[in-house]
Order: sequence, then structure tokens, then C-alpha cells
Amino acid sequence: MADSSSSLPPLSEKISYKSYFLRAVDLTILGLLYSLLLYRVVYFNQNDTVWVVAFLCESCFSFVWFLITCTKWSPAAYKSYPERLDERVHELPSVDMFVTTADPVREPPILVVNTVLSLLAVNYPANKLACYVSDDGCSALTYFSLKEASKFAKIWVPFCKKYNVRVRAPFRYFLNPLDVTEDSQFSKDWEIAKREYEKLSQKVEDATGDSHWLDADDDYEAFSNTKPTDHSTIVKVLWENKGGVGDKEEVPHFVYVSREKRPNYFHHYKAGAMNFLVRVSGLMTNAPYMLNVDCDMYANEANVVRQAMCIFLQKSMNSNYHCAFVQFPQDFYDSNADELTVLQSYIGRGFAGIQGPMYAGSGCFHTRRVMYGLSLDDLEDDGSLSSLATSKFLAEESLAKDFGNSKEMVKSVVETLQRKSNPQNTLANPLKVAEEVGQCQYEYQTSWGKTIGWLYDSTSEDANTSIGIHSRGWTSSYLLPEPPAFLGAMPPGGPEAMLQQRRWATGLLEILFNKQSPLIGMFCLKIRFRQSLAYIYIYTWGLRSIPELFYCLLPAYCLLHNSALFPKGIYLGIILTVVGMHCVYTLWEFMSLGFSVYSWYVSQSFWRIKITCSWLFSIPDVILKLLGISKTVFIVTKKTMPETKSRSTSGPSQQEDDCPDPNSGKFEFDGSLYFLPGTFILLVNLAALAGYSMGLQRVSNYGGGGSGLAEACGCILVIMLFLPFLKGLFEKGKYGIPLSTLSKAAFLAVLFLVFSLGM
Ligand SMILES: O=c1ccn([C@@H]2O[C@H](COP(=O)(O)OP(=O)(O)O[C@H]3O[C@H](CO)[C@@H](O)[C@H](O)[C@H]3O)[C@@H](O)[C@H]2O)c(=O)[nH]1
Ligand SMILES: [Mn+2]
Repeated sequence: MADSSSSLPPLSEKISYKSYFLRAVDLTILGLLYSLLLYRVVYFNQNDTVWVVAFLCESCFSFVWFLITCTKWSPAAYKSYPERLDERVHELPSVDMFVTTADPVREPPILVVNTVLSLLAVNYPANKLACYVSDDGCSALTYFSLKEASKFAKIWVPFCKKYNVRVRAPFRYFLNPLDVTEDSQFSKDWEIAKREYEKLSQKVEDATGDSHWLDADDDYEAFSNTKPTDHSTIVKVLWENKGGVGDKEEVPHFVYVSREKRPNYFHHYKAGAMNFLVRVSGLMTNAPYMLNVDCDMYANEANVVRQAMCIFLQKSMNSNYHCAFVQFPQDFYDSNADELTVLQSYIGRGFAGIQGPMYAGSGCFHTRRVMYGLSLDDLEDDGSLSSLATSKFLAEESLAKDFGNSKEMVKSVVETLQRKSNPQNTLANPLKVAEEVGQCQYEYQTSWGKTIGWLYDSTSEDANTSIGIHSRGWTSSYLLPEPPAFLGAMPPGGPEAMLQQRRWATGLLEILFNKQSPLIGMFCLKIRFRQSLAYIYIYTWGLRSIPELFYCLLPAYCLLHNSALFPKGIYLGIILTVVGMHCVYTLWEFMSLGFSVYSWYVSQSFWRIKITCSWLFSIPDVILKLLGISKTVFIVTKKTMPETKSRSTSGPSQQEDDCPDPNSGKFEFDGSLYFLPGTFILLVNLAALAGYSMGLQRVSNYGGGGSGLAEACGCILVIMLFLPFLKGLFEKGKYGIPLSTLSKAAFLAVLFLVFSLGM
């Protein structure tokens, strides 16, 4: 364990990003917003109802900005020094690594294979690691692919370790052609690894087309006559690390699991899968730390486990056990998520400077004990259970009630709580019990998902579990290594992105109304006040759709109705300054992270689109759930394997952007309802501008003065933000707005025009 001498340099350090200048900017914007509200109040009587609507919307925006300012007030992050680990720590702790997948079509198995290979190959003693893949799709194809991957791992893992390969996901590594001048043994090994990887990809591809032959193999019997929603538990050990030395021994344990599913049991999506993973791994390897990644998020930095250990072990040296989890930001190898990267960078560091970052679902190391429901108060200074906690947690009847009716499971829980990790001699031993704890009724009337493990009752199980942990007094740490620790993919702007954004907004809003709600927690739980505010900023995303939608329509309404939306005279300066400052500020945020002006513009546009078109639907989703009419659902995001073959075979001169796809980055549409609000907003603003330029305005009878250039500029701004929709009017196929959506939007727009001109 850890060496306690404190004269040595630290394993990790907290870095503060506090800036008085940025605080001043945040406060100035806040001040301007409040002065705008004040102005509206003063001129209430001279204006019509639209003034009140604008006031309400701006109150919401001001509140959001207040939350943002509080969240960003004292940004921080951690830096770790993995190279110091070996001299400080004699025996590294074990880590169980979890990968979840749910659908072989939406999540191509070769992507899962690459994620798994990148994890199996990390720089960490192989006998301290175990990789568990949970397959909610119960797919023979996924199992086949992983089985093939376990064979390839015996070439790949030693290769990565021997040559200290940086990127250990083969599909990314082989993007770069071999440099011919390299040493010959390396080139030989490189060629072998590449050939074997290509064979593996080919096998997976062939099996994707036709997997009937799998039926002939006994090993696949468990998959016969199963449906993803109707099958028994499957647990298969793909590779067992038996210790010793040799290339093969470089490969960690590797286990495939698929929990039982029956049509009449609710399975709680990813959270349910994670809880099963916790139990199976508890029975087999019972590591004190657990890494969780989504199936498309490969480890991009070989030292990632050591980096996380620098935090956990540094803390334990200081006899300070506050850190429950270490979160790495979700970074992406495609450019569909620039805005998420920027958001994480600023909001993420903001959280990190309060009580710690939010658990983001992927790229996170959890402490097993904390996941078993411990609060910070349950521990003594040396990290052992307090006597009160001992009687609370270790009483035999409460253990079975909380953790379920498996003696072996209870035994493993007790060992974890007492910090005696005690892995099995062989993984074959606990197979039977592992199947048992995967049964549908295993969790019935236990605390799984309520206070233990990943928490249920939200489709954003990450944000839900996260606040559960912070509410028990724990902190968390944010690590931002360069290069990024994990890289994944995001869907391009279009139906998939809308679906994902809706799920997020729904899941987040669900938490606002469940037991973990920060509205309750900030007064009676051990979460810090500012941390609660930061969570409220995130959880209310869905609600922001209403004022945003109204505000996108107000300029058009006012222009036609001939009523003032914006202040007159020098007071117009308030609005202009707020908008101008916000633009410069967000642009600076983008550019300081290396993104282009264009990327900033696309993101600003995407924000407006996702708020008004996708988050909007989270409100009916949550209302229907609260009324008990329907449940919220988790539809897995579609992932595609990027093209990898072209470059590597065509020699070193070929660059990635040799033949850029002319359609990349284009917004996609389909007939779903998501695109109705956006199309409607666009048409209304276009019509208002056209009407205004033709002098088609209602005669004003309010003292506040009618509308004019300011409102027209408002319309132009909205159109610029909905530019993908404007382009969609003229495009065909998936890049064009379907006629059905267009006609519905046009009908609504006509109603809107009649309403604006008439009332
Ligand atoms: O029934 C299910 C549904 C999903 N998953 C897995 O959950 C992960 C996340 O699903 P994905 O469709 O990729 O969701 P994203 O929106 O991309 O993911 C983000 O948001 C989710 C919550 O909405 C979190 O679970 C994720 O960790 C977080 O990265 C994937 O590995 C899935 O295979 C399951 O295991 N079982
Ligand atoms: Mn994902």
C-alpha cells in the first residue's frame, strides 16, 4: 500500500483556475440582465402583454446566468504525476473495468472490441485488472466478436506494452501508416499486429452479415432462442489471467455478462446493467476501484488507471478519504461535440472547484465502498468503518435486505466495506452465483438502485448517481490530462442528436423531482450549497426550452404586431451590450480551447436548436411520468465505426483530409416532431421580416412606441441561429426538411401571423 512519508513530491495537485477578470465579466453580464429586468418593471404600464412575456423570459435567462456565475466562480482541476507512483506505492490496488453495450446494430461490435482492447492494454499490472463487458443486447455476434478480441489481445497487449504504444485502440492506432525508417523488429511486429487486427475486423464483419453458423458451436448455445428482452443470465469467462510471466499473462481477466431479461420486468437500462456488473465483479475479483466507460469510449492514454490512482492514493496518504470518484472529461474524436467539450471545460472545472465534478457516465473511476452506500460520516479518520456504521451496515439481516439474498454476495460486500479485497482463486468458482445475481427478481425489495450502486429513476443515471454521492458528503476529482484520457463519438447534428439531447434533458429533469433533488438536498443533505446550485443549472436544462422558444418568436410577433420588444433610446444599449459581451465571451471560451470561429458559430446555433427542438420534449416526458401515464425510455445512441482502411493502405503521403466529405457537418432532418419547432421559428421570422419590409404592420396603439429596426435585427439574429433550417428548406434527401414537417410548420406559422396581426 501507500508509503506515508510526506517529504516526497505529491502524486497529484489541485490547480485553481480562478480569475478575477472572468468573475468581473460574469458579474457585469448579470448586472446588465438585472438592469434590463428593472427597466421592464419601470415601463410596465406603457407596454402591452408582450412586455410581460419578455420580462418573464429574461427573468429565466438571468436566473440561468446567476447559476452559471455561481458554478464557474472558483474553477479547479487536478493534475497527477503517474511517474511518481512506483516509488511511492509498493502494491497497486486492483481495478475492475466495466464496458456496457446494448445493441449490436446501433453499437457495432467492432467498436466495442476496440474499446475493450484499449482497456486490456493499459499500463497497469495485468493481474490487477479485470475487464467486464455487459451486453444488454444478449447478442451472439457481440460475444463472438469479444471472443475473437480476446485471442487478438494476446498479440495486441504485449505489442502495446513492448513498444509503449500511445493510442491502444487498434482502429485509431493503425490510422497512421508505419514509418519505413523504423527498426526492423518493430516493423515486423507492427505488420503482424496489423494483419491480425484486419483479420479480426474481417471476421466480425463476416459474422455481422451471417451469424447462423454460430448456432453450430456449443459455446453459443446460451444464445439460442433468446431475444434481447427475453433470456436468462449469461456469464462467460473469455480469458482468465492466471498470473506468472509471459506474453499471455500480460492480458487481464476478461469476462462477458448479459443479465436476465423478461418482458414483464423493468430492467432500468444502463443503471441496471451497471449494478449487475458491480455484483458479478464483486463475486469474481472484488476490486476496490471500478472504471466505467461507454462502449464507444476507448482509453486514449495508456497511463489512465495510474493517473486515477494518483488521486485515490494521494488522498489515502493524507488520511483523507473524501474522494469518491475520479472523473475524466468526455472528449471526442469527431467534431460533433465541440460545444460539449467547451461546456465541460468551463462548467466541469466549475463543479470541480466546489465539491467535485459530476459523474458523467463514462471515463470515471468509482470507489466500490462508496457505491455500496457509505456516507463520509460512516468512516473514521483512518478510513475504517465507524462503530455506528459497523452496526448499521454489517448487521446480517440488513446486509441481506440491502444487497440481496446471496450469501456469497453479502460476504464480498462485507470484505469490501472492511477493505479486505479478497478475489477468488479462479473465476470459474463463482460462475453459478454470478448467474443467480443476474436474475430479474434478484434486486426485488433490495436497496440496489435506491441507495446502493447506480441509482434508478432517471434516464440520466450518471447525473442521478452523481448527486446521490455528493449528497452523502463525498467529494470527487476532475483530471484533465493532455492528451485526453478517453475519446468517444457523438452523433452528427440531426435526429440522433435530438434523440440523445431529449433523453439527457428528460433524465436531468426527472432528478429535479425525485429523491435526489437538489431542491431538497441543499437544505437537509450533506451537499454543499453552491454544488446544489450547479446541479440545478444542469437539471433545469429541459425547462429552459420554454423561455427560449418564446424569445425566438417574440421579435417576429412584435415586428408584425408593431409593439416594442426592446428598450428604446440609450436603454437599447443594455441589450446590445449583453448580447455583444456574451458573444465575445463565448467566442473567447472557444478560441482559448483551440476551436475556430466557425465552430463557435455552429455551436451557438446548435445550442438554440437543441434547446427549442429537443429539450422541449423533456417537459411532456416528465409530466407524463409524474402523472404515472408513461415511463421514460432510454434509446441507445447510434454509433458508427469511422472509416479506417483508406489511409493506412495508401502510404504515408495520404492525409486525413485529402478527400473531405462535402456533406460532413451538414445538419440532417427526418419527419420526426423534433424539427417542427425549429421550422416554425424559421418560417415565422422570415415571414415577419418580409411583412415588415412590405410595410405590413399592425397600427400601434401603445404609448411605448411600436417596433422597428431593433426587432427586425432580432428576427435576423434568430434566422442566423436557425441557419441549418434555412439551408434545409433548399436541400433534398436527409439534408432537406421533409414536406410533412414543412407543411405543418407553415400551417402553424399562418396561425401565428393571423394572431400577431390581429390581436
Ligand atoms: O439499456 C441499456 C441502454 C444503454 N446501455 C449503455 O449505456 C451506454 C450509454 O448509452 P449511449 O446511447 O451511448 O448514451 P449517451 O447519451 O451517448 O451517453 C451519455 O449519457 C448517458 C445517460 O443518458 C450515460 O449513461 C452515458 O454514460 C453518457 O456517456 C452505452 O454504452 C450503452 O450500451 C446499456 O447498457 N443498457
Ligand atoms: Mn455515447
